[in-house]
Amino acid sequence: MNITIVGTGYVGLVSGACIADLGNHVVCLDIDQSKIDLLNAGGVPIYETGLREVIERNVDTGRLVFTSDTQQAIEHADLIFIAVGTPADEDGSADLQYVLSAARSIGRWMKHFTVIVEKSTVPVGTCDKIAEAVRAELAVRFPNADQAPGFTIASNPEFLKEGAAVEDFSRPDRIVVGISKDENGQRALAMLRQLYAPFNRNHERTRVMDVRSAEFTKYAANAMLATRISFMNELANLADHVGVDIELVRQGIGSDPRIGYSFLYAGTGYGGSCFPKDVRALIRTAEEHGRELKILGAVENVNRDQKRVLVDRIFAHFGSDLRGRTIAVWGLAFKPNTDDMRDAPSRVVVAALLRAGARVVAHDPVAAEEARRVLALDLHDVPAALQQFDIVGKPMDALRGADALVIVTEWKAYRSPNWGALKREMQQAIIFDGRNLYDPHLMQSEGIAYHGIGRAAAEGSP
Ligand SMILES: NC(=O)c1ccc[n+]([C@@H]2O[C@H](COP(=O)([O-])OP(=O)(O)OC[C@H]3O[C@@H](n4cnc5c(N)ncnc54)[C@H](O)[C@@H]3O)[C@@H](O)[C@H]2O)c1
Ligand SMILES: O=c1ccn([C@@H]2O[C@H](COP(=O)(O)OP(=O)(O)O[C@H]3O[C@H](CO)[C@@H](O)[C@H](O)[C@H]3O)[C@@H](O)[C@H]2O)c(=O)[nH]1
Repeated sequence: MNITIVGTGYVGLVSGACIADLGNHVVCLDIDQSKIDLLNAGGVPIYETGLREVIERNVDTGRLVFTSDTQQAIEHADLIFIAVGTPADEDGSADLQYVLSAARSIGRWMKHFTVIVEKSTVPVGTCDKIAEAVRAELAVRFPNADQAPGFTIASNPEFLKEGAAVEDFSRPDRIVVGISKDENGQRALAMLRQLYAPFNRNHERTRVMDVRSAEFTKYAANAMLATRISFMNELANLADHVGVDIELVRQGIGSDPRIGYSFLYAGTGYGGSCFPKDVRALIRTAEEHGRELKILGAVENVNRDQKRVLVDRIFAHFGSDLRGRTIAVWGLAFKPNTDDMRDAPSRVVVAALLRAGARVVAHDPVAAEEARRVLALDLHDVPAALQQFDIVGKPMDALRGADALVIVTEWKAYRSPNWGALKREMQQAIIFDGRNLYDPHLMQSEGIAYHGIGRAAAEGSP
């Protein structure tokens, strides 16, 4: 099939590469010329496990090309996926400017019947707005509407996780397709079924529904996962006061198949490009309809406070004036196996430590460059603080002379450090563990003061 993906970011690039890998001819379109140049020079703009290999083998066969030529990209395709960003607007609603601009481009250049597949996460009703935008452009080109090429819009939200994006896209647990019941809709459904057939060999994973329900399903999924995390974080904070180890509680409830083990890890709060903005956008959708989503309001508030929990503990230990202190930070990306710093909890933690006068020496396996960029923006009002911020190439190098180690992202490289070396490097062996990476009993036997999230009952003091 001839396919164009509009937007070559985390979703667009992964989708494009994986769809080409199924044997289709894919054009990845982006308005960011530097991104396209980098891809055409053999580079990969994001860090994502296994992505480079998929891109390389499909570029080599000529099935995957990258361009900023909108006309060429739109004319190429029978199926056009929209995978541009939908960041939060000032009021929390999803900013649809990129989606609607992509829609207008499609209307401006499409030549024959086209299926427009909306993959970006968008509020209920957006596919109708896309249709209006396409129709408006077609009306300019074809004053006689009968001569305009036909089109239909399918909602096909994406559920991949960063860090496991290639795997998630290639082995989806469900493929949600929202489609209209009319003839064009059914034609589009047949094309999407053909496209995704390789993913359905073992059993049918496609859930077909109406467009609005599909749009909503994406928000419901992210809101549910975010709720589980905030729920556990709230319980973890209580656990510290009542002598309970939240990790034992997680295992105790997770064994109930109605609950399950996933997404119950207490920590420094959820971040990334999706949960924060999608929870906010759903709250906003409700407000626009005169409704209040009380649970999600609480989910968001708990998460905002949770990002401060490590900082509050550090202040409780050292006082809120950290001048003269050196704090090591392991992990800056919002989660392991990605270089994405969007809404990363580390931004709150590092900025607060620097504002309190600390010297911060951080390590991250892949996000260092991006972290430097975003923290410079976050701390634009106190540029002097940035002079106290270093990012080093090895985890152990961050510990030299440190008064404390703070763990914000649970990269594998931090799982089992050499404890002897850690104690030798640090001024004081104190760990504030925002991801509950270590066994508090082991920390006790190693003589390391340890503060996890909701693990006070297991912590003791060395
Ligand atoms: N990142 C994820 O893990 C993930 C997972 C599932 C769904 N989503 C959703 O998918 C969408 C895309 O997210 P992302 O993280 O890939 O975004 P991103 O910011 O990484 O990439 C978006 C790309 O679209 C390009 N773009 C913007 N307007 C364009 C236009 N008119 N024509 C061509 N290109 C254009 C931008 O230059 C950018 O490269 C969002 O709605 C997001 O909520 C993201
Ligand atoms: O038990 C947990 C699980 C996750 N997190 C945090 O939650 C955030 C999001 O993690 P994750 O969901 O793994 O990453 P994303 O790449 O943001 O993926 C989410 O957002 C995507 C974009 O919408 C969806 O496609 C995915 O299905 C959904 O998992 C991260 O900060 C994690 O540290 C926790 O704190 N505790």
